[in-house]
Amino acid sequence: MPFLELKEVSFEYPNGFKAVDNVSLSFELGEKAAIVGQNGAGKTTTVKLMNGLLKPDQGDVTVGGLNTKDYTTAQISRRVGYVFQNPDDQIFHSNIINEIKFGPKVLGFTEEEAEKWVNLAIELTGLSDYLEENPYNVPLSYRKFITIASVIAMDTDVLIFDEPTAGQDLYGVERLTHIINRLQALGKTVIIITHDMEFVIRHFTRVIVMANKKVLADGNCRDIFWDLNLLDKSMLKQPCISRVAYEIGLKDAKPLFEDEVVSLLVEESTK
Ligand SMILES: Nc1ncnc2c1ncn2[C@@H]1O[C@H](COP(=O)(O)OP(=O)(O)OP(=O)(O)O)[C@@H](O)[C@H]1O
Repeated sequence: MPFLELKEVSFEYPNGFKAVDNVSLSFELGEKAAIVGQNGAGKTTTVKLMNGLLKPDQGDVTVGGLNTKDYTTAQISRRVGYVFQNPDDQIFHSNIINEIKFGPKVLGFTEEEAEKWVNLAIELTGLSDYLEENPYNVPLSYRKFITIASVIAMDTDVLIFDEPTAGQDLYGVERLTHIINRLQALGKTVIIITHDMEFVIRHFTRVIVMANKKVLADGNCRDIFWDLNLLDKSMLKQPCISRVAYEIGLKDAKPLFEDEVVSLLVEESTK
């Protein structure tokens, strides 16, 4: 049985708008996946269903064997942590350290456990020099790391990051990559929602494509970014280098990176 499972899940907002229609997905512990798709495809609604912030109207969501319908959002969020797209929707303390310590405190961690996870969260997010600052005195890109740290400190089995690379410079993106890989190495499941296809291609193998409230594809990055029909339907772009490869007839190897195209060209020239 997968650790996190959505089985034929549908959800309608109170105004009657259906945002998720018959979605089935499953995730094992220790895997990472990226959810991509156009604005309004239903990505954020889907992940809010995963951590119990929303409950399905149809179908079931189970986390570690618990059906989210039978538990409170607080109970489910002990297992699935969600980092909001906009950090300002999440932060409510007047200094950074209290924001990070809040989760373990509410969850009733022992002092030792709390210290372990808070310290790891600070180390991974690089916030040690700013702990006494008011979160609103640091730039938005740092505030995103504050919200990531708050969720890391809760030691959940699953961590979901909504648009984590938005507003980050190269250094921030590298830090984020390190965080995701470290969390995965700790046996956690990491799911991101992103519009940053370069980031997906470089760091994820499993990609889930959503469009118009549904999952259109769930598979290998290389296959997905070479399925032109799927990309068209979901209004996603093929990476620039793949488009060049396509135009010059190097599509069979499905290249996604510059060095792959260079190798293919060298191979061609020596034939
Ligand atoms: N509280 C709400 N009430 C009514 N409709 C909503 C609500 N929240 C979201 N929606 C609608 O549900 C649809 C799916 O929204 P959702 O945020 O899940 O999409 P998304 O794929 O995450 O988009 P984005 O990439 O823009 O964040 C959108 O059309 C949105 O306007």
